[in-house]
Amino acid sequence: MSAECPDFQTFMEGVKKRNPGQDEFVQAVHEVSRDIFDWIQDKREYHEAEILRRIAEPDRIVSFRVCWEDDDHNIRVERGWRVQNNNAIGPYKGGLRFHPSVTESVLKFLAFEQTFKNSLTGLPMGGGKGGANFNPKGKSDAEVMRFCQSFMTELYRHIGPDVDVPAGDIGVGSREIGYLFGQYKRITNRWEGVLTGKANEYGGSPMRVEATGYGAVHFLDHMLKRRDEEIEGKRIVISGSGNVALHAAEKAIALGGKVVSLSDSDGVIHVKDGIGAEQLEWIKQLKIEERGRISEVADKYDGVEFHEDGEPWGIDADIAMPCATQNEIGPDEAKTLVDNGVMAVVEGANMPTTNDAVEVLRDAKLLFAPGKAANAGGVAVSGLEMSQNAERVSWQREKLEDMLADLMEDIHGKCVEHGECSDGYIDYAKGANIAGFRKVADAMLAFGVM
Ligand SMILES: NC(=O)C1=CN([C@@H]2O[C@H](COP(=O)(O)OP(=O)(O)OC[C@H]3O[C@@H](n4cnc5c(N)ncnc54)[C@H](OP(=O)(O)O)[C@@H]3O)[C@@H](O)[C@H]2O)C=CC1
Ligand SMILES: O=C(O)CCC(=O)C(=O)O
Repeated sequence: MSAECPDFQTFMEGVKKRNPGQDEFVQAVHEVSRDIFDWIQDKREYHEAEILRRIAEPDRIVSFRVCWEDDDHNIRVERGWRVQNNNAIGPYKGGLRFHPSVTESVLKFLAFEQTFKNSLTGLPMGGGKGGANFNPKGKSDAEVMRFCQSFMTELYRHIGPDVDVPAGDIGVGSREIGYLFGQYKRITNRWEGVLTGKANEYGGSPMRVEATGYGAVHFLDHMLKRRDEEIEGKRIVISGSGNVALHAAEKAIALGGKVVSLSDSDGVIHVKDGIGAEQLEWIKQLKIEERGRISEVADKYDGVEFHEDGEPWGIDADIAMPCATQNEIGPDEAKTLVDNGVMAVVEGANMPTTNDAVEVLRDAKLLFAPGKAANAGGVAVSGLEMSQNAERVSWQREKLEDMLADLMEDIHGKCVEHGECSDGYIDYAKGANIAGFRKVADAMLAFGVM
């Protein structure tokens, strides 16, 4: 029995020592643990069972070679991974990321975060994440297909509808999920709900595409309503122009918000009067179907400025929604947001705000919605896709839209319950960490030491 409760610094030194060079993973563990440490001070059972230390050690990591042939018949070699972090409350669940910046550290941080996020949804899903350092950008459909088939030829033996259910993330959309699912089906000769984010024609769920972005805006709506505010008329800066960013923009515009920016890795567009609904449709076509660049919006429309290599955080706004990737907002960007009078930061992406930047926002008492709560709508609808596949049914869009809205309200409520401070400020990050941790930890206690 290790009844001695180490202090937070000692715990983090151990995490750093065991994970050398894995900065993103250490950052994510730090963010969760600082809240959990305070909360479990008087909860001896969690210390004795070393629960936090165990959740911060993935159940397993599979790493594998992925070979594929490009259109010029060159053999390419990439590295793929699946990180199965924790399956205490359900099969491992979480997306696949294809991006040159993918490393084991990035996937470990994402799988760790996913464990708490999935717990917050209230659905029976454990946490996992995977991907490869493959860059789909600029590749032909045939090249992407060959890569996906090669990737699944190894991954298939580690996943299954009751084992581990991957989905999309950066660089993995419906095209990639189609190739991956087709290869799984071919190898195993089984049609089963082993991936989510499938197209509606072959077992996908209505609303999955929209769920992450829409869900984040639902969360924002609840935060604002607690302060007698509303989305209508608010200027919103959004980063990214992928699945999450575009659907967050769509929902925000539908609720009367004024979305004044979108971005990609080339730069940012600034639309002073706000992006119109029709304009957004054109942008969705450009980004999702044609795989174009955000700069092309400025070529097409008057009143749209493009700033190469720019970021949206200096643009005048009431609300900021980072929806691209991790560590987009550091302390300087956070100070800019505070100085500009931004009232809320809602993370559509995973860990887009550094720990130091979160401190700046907390100190200024801004509303801050952490990704594990605000972007949980995506994985929640994935959970509903798993249920539909298991039952061999397909639910109507309206039903799923209502279920998503209810799930986001519930997640918001859990954050408030565990995050309310003595002065009335809601520390949503703390609330999400405690609520997400508790369910996983109690399940682990029930299983004994393993
Ligand atoms: N899809 C989902 O359902 C969910 C996604 N998330 C998170 O949301 C975020 C966005 O994911 P999603 O929209 O699906 O991904 P997409 O691949 O659809 O879009 C990603 C967007 O972010 C930009 N981007 C990616 N990496 C970088 C980078 N290093 N620097 C600058 N811009 C970058 C891309 O620009 P470019 O095209 O130039 O690379 C693109 O505009 C990620 O953090 C993801 O983990 C969270 C929950 C669920
Ligand atoms: O839908 C899923 O399973 C994955 C979603 C995801 O990757 C995420 O929530 O970050």
